[in-house]
Amino acid sequence: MDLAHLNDRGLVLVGCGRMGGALLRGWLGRGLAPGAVHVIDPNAPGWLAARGVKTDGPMPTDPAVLVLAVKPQMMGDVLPQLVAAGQGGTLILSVAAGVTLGTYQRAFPGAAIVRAMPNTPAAIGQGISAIVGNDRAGPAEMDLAETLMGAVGRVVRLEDEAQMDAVTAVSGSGPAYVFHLIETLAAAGEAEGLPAALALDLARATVAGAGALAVAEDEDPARLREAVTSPNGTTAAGLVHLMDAETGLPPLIRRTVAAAAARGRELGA
Ligand SMILES: NC(=O)C1=CN([C@@H]2O[C@H](COP(=O)(O)OP(=O)(O)OC[C@H]3O[C@@H](n4cnc5c(N)ncnc54)[C@H](O)[C@@H]3O)[C@@H](O)[C@H]2O)C=CC1
Ligand SMILES: O=C(O)[C@@H]1CCC=N1
Repeated sequence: MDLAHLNDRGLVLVGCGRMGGALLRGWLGRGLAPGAVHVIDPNAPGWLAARGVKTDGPMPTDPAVLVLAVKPQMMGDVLPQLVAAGQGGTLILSVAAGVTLGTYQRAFPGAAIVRAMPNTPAAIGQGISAIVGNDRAGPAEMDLAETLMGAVGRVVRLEDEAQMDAVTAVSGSGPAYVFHLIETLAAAGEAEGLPAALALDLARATVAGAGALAVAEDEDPARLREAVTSPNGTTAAGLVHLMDAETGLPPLIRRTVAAAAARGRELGA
């Protein structure tokens, strides 16, 4: 959906790093005028000014949306400086891990607030974001948040904010786990005698192809795994190790996701 309807009141983006930048590129591609965007970031990237995005001058006091995309640890410093922009009918939209709706409500009493958890495939329009709002975020505000996050990929809505730390641990952090799978698969190929560049090429293309197949087939991934696995063949020999209930991927991923979710809860405390 087009975002040109935001151009009158405009959008303020606080933090234009990897995630804020990916979102902004998506929004500009959906009709948000560069001149309607005000970015607050001490390290604002050079492309903003080149595109006509405002990076200095007075901040709009009544923007349509105030987007928070700084690190969670920065939020305590940043929020008090933004209170003036979060009055009236401004939608507060945060992508920060951990920081709760309650924290934002204390900074912006009475405001509609939506937490979103995107992931870095947003940079190529293939992210997935989960969103959850406070009780002031009605259907119009949730739809606007969904439209904004939908500019960089799919959007799912959560029933309960308590799910957000698990979402963060699965899909927010998840791309890092997948990139590490590529790294380790390539390293294992090298250990079996392949040249490094070939091993990396094979690992990267395999993860990309398998991911695309998992989406295209829309089938239980266990069936897709079984389709690779010939009885007494090579895959079966490998999966004995990968699927070991004590030493394989299941307990490792369980620990990984649990630790990430626990860190999300710590950041929000
Ligand atoms: N990178 C990721 O995979 C994901 C990140 N997030 C969330 O997005 C938020 C931003 O993360 P990244 O973009 O990865 O970090 P980043 O470090 O790339 O970007 C943060 C930006 O904030 C700016 N900044 C620092 N202090 C500031 C201040 N006082 N006022 C305004 N801007 C300030 C920095 O200059 C930087 O450009 C975090 O809260 C993170 O939890 C959410 C989902 C995924
Ligand atoms: O590592 C982090 O805290 C952020 C949130 C999800 C992905 N990156």
